[in-house]
Amino acid sequence: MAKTEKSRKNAPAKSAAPPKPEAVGPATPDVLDRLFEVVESRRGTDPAISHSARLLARGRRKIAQKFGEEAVECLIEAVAGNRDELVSESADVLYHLIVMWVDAGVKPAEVWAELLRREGTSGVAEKASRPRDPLA
Ligand SMILES: N=c1c2ncn([C@@H]3O[C@H](COP(=O)(O)OP(=O)(O)OP(=O)(O)O)[C@@H](O)[C@H]3O)c2ncn1[C@@H]1O[C@H](COP(=O)(O)O)[C@@H](O)[C@H]1O
Repeated sequence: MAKTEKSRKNAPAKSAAPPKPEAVGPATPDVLDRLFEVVESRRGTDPAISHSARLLARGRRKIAQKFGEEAVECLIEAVAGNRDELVSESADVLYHLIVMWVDAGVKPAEVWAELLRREGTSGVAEKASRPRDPLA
């Protein structure tokens, strides 16, 4: 969401009936699991009252486009040194990544398992361990 637009925390409440209050827990990685559950629960619901439903209904290409847009907005804020905006855009990127997971049928636990598998292995060592491409 570009800096010129209101950040989500200032976004006006949706005009339709307020969504049911989601469980609010501690701001830990669990927040991503909870967010996934909420976004997944929005699939097929009324796009007029759920942004996730609207995005999922618009399909994979649009979901990917929005993820890309948010990622670019994130890097723009990082390069500009706008720390607060980077925090906000990072949340947008994570939200749109989770919408992409829901669309693709990826579960958060699969991503957490991959990150755990990588723990303790330096990126330098990982890259050096790849089989050499004889044609490279
Ligand atoms: N974390 C978010 C979140 N981050 C960003 N956004 C929305 O993403 C939209 C980004 O605005 P853009 O104009 O870039 O996107 P757009 O409207 O698709 O733009 P166009 O291309 O259509 O012009 C805004 O409406 C933001 O409010 C989010 N919407 C929802 N969530 C979470 O998802 C939950 C479910 O939301 P609903 O599906 O709306 O009930 C919420 O409780 C939140 O926890």
